[in-house]
Amino acid sequence: MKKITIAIDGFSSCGKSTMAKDLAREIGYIYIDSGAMYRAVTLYCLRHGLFHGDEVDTDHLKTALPHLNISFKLNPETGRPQTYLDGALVEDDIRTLAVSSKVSIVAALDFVREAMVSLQQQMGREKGIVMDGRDIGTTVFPDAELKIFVTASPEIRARRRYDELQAKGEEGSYEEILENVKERDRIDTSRTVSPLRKADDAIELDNSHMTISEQKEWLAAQFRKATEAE
Ligand SMILES: Nc1ncnc2c1ncn2[C@@H]1O[C@H](COP(=O)(O)OP(=O)(O)O)[C@@H](O)[C@H]1O
Ligand SMILES: Nc1ccn([C@@H]2O[C@H](COP(=O)(O)OP(=O)(O)O)[C@@H](O)[C@H]2O)c(=O)n1
Repeated sequence: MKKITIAIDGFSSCGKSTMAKDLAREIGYIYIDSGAMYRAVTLYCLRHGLFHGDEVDTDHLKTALPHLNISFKLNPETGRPQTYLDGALVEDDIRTLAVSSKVSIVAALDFVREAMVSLQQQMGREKGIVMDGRDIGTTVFPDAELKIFVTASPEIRARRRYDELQAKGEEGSYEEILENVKERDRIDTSRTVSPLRKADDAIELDNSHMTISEQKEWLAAQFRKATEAE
């Protein structure tokens, strides 16, 4: 069967990567978490003291960015992809609230977006890819055959992320996480370069009241429809 490109965009913490990963594994496609790439750049900035409040030392970052090596490798035990920064596993380090609270600032920088989008397009040039993020259907793969835009209420999203961080033993109150979810949505939708928005041809899914397995079924059905149409 001819392989297609699948773009899954939407607001923070609504379940995009959960559904994207499951689908990719089931249909044998590559899964790329584009948010992990912006998170890895943010981790680099934090580790190298490039933040002054909410300002980033862009001169330093511009020089460093071409030399940063962001890659994904499958965890042999779980079969799930994990993020590496300059050869070191950073999957847990990029998911902390410290990174979440700065990532949207870094992701709004035009030169950072340019570099990440170019890497993402290279990763998807053979098709057979599921990528999730904010601008995949609008900027990275505007010709994707299947585009999904996911939403859920901020309170529900914050609850999901809170439960996830608690299970990992991470810091962070529900209120802090809700604040972060809302603030990232605000920055992501209002930035100048590739703001978060639904592509005109994307199918919208509000999964506020859906279980993980219901949304998985829903996405599998959308995939069947899209490939039948090919
Ligand atoms: N429909 C759902 N119901 C409840 N929890 C969900 C649902 N979808 C995803 N989750 C959980 O919510 C959290 C955020 O999901 P994730 O896929 O990381 O979101 P995103 O990629 O949109 O940021 C995860 O802990 C995930 O297990
Ligand atoms: N394609 C993308 C993906 C993420 N991002 C940025 O990276 C941040 C983290 O993305 P993410 O997908 O890991 O966010 P979560 O919703 O998983 O918390 C987002 O809040 C955006 O600021 C982006 O700008 N463009």
